[in-house]
Amino acid sequence: MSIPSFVIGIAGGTGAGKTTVARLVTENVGESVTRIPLDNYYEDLSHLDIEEREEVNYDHPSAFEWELLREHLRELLEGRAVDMPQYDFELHNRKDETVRVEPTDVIVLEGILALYDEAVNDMLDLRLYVETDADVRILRRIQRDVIDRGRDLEGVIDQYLSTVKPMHEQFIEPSKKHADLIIPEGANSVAVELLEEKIQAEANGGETRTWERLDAEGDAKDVNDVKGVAGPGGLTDDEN
Ligand SMILES: Nc1ncnc2c1ncn2[C@@H]1O[C@H](COP(=O)(O)OP(=O)(O)O)[C@@H](O)[C@H]1O
Ligand SMILES: O=c1ccn([C@@H]2O[C@H](COP(=O)(O)O)[C@@H](O)[C@H]2O)c(=O)[nH]1
Repeated sequence: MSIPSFVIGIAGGTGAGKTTVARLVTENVGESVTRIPLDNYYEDLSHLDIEEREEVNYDHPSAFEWELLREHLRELLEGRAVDMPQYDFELHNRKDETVRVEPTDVIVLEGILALYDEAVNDMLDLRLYVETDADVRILRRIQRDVIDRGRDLEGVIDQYLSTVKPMHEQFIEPSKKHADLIIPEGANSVAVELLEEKIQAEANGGETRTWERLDAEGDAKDVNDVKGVAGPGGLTDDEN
């Protein structure tokens, strides 16, 4: 068991390539990385029947149980294991079982609103936003939802126009302003290689450097010492 030293958030629209990036940057790191899909923190909707659950807006921040996510991140950061909920996309609900997650050197939180919540953002050492054109994303989503998530084409299109697209514009896209780095086109090989190197270094004990995150005025915010990566304008290295 270890105290996590580097927490990464990967946000972006549906189909942008978040899961792919999270998988690629961590697949060679072995057991020192824990991946936390934000989808596992959708609210428990067991009190609704399936028809009612089909009508829920799953792209609005209120669909997520933020307090549980914050608590789990805090627990992991303090070196304690958590029981992470699991999600069933076909039933639109939490599964009965949970998965025991042990704290590891590196934690990767990945999901449409991974950069939305202020308290969560404060726990992230590196914030990434995966940016892919909307037409590419909807094509990927149609393919995935029909093949893997048991949906029909008409349902996917209706949901996209009624909630997915407007919520993307209202909440997900604006969360990009919290990102340290923006990754174009999902599994962008240059970005993936750079991130993989960084994560491997962190997982292997990494060189400790102290970074300060700047606030909007350019003043250093009061943050804990973290092991960091330089992003555009967002971080300063006070060793320099
Ligand atoms: N750069 C890329 N080029 C081609 N296909 C990609 C790329 N990045 C992701 N994909 C594919 O797009 C689909 C959606 O990617 P995924 O990572 O699941 O997106 P998200 O987690 O953001 O919803 C997957 O089938 C994945 O293989
Ligand atoms: O029950 C559910 C829960 C979520 N969704 C959709 O999933 C995506 C988020 O997952 P990505 O892997 O990032 O695409 C979100 O846009 C929700 O609309 C769902 O359809 N049903």
